[in-house]
Amino acid sequence: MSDTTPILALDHVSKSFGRAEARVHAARSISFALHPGRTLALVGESGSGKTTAARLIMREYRPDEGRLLFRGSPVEDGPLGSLKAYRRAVQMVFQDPFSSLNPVHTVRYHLERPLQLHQPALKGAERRAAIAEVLTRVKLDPALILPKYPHELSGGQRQRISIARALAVNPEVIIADEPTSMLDVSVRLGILNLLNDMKRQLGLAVLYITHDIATARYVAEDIMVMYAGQIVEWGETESVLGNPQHPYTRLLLSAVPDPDRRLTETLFDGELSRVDVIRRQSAIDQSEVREIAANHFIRPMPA
Ligand SMILES: Nc1ncnc2c1ncn2[C@@H]1O[C@H](COP(=O)(O)OP(=O)(O)OP(=O)(O)O)[C@@H](O)[C@H]1O
Repeated sequence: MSDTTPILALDHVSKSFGRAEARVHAARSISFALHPGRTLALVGESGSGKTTAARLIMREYRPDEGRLLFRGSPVEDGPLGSLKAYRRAVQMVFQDPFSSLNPVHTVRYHLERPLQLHQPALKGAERRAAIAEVLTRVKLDPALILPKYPHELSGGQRQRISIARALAVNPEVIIADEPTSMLDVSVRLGILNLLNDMKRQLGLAVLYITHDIATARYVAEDIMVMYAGQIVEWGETESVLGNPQHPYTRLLLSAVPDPDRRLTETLFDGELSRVDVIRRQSAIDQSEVREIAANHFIRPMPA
């Protein structure tokens, strides 16, 4: 793991939904930290609590227990201005680029809006220059793309716009929740490469949420495995995947037919379609998973 100061950290955060017997513990005392210039992959099967973790970070949910720390200080405790700074610094890229863009607005509107909100001092010409720069970063031609509506774009272009929108306000942290799972296999690698470039060029801290160990390995220096609301294993990606300690991690890896195959091969022959991922997960014997989780210790997280 990195020894730089974390930008953002969850400190023993818990969140549950429902009451009594219907209570679901979506996050149980989870702790992790995001560092500049590094991607942390959060991997787990459907329902393990990954999106809940993202929503806690985006402050859509308040933790029942635990703290969200931004540059070492609790987010809730700061003055209003620091909350505004947090909202600018932490941006999200969603799974479905179509529903995250408003169909009645052009690309220009989608990129101008966050700048008007977060950088109101920018004059018209400066704003236009900032938008052109961010579109160039995501490898789209500003003149061609700005007047278009979401339905006039391909899935890959829409996801590039979502990334450009997140980048427009100069964020420090990107939360990417399954950003390629709804895209055609032929454009997934381009989006993953873009995330990698942004991380390196802009020193972003990235939380990459996925079902899929192969893409996690491609983008993330560090990995955490989540099961039933708990983080059961974490560490540097190569060491965790090369020598998984927790039985649940081993089970997840065993559900990938050949984890050593090159990512580009699996992406381009369509092996990583969402349907396949779900089929592989359902091939894991859930009663075995539950027994393993009940009978094995949960690895402690770093302080
Ligand atoms: N708003 C909510 N109200 C009630 N239960 C919820 C809510 N959000 C999540 N849950 C429950 O919490 C658990 C974790 O859900 P979460 O969406 O975080 O999982 P996930 O790992 O992101 O799954 P997926 O990959 O399918 O999106 C699930 O059992 C889910 O049903």
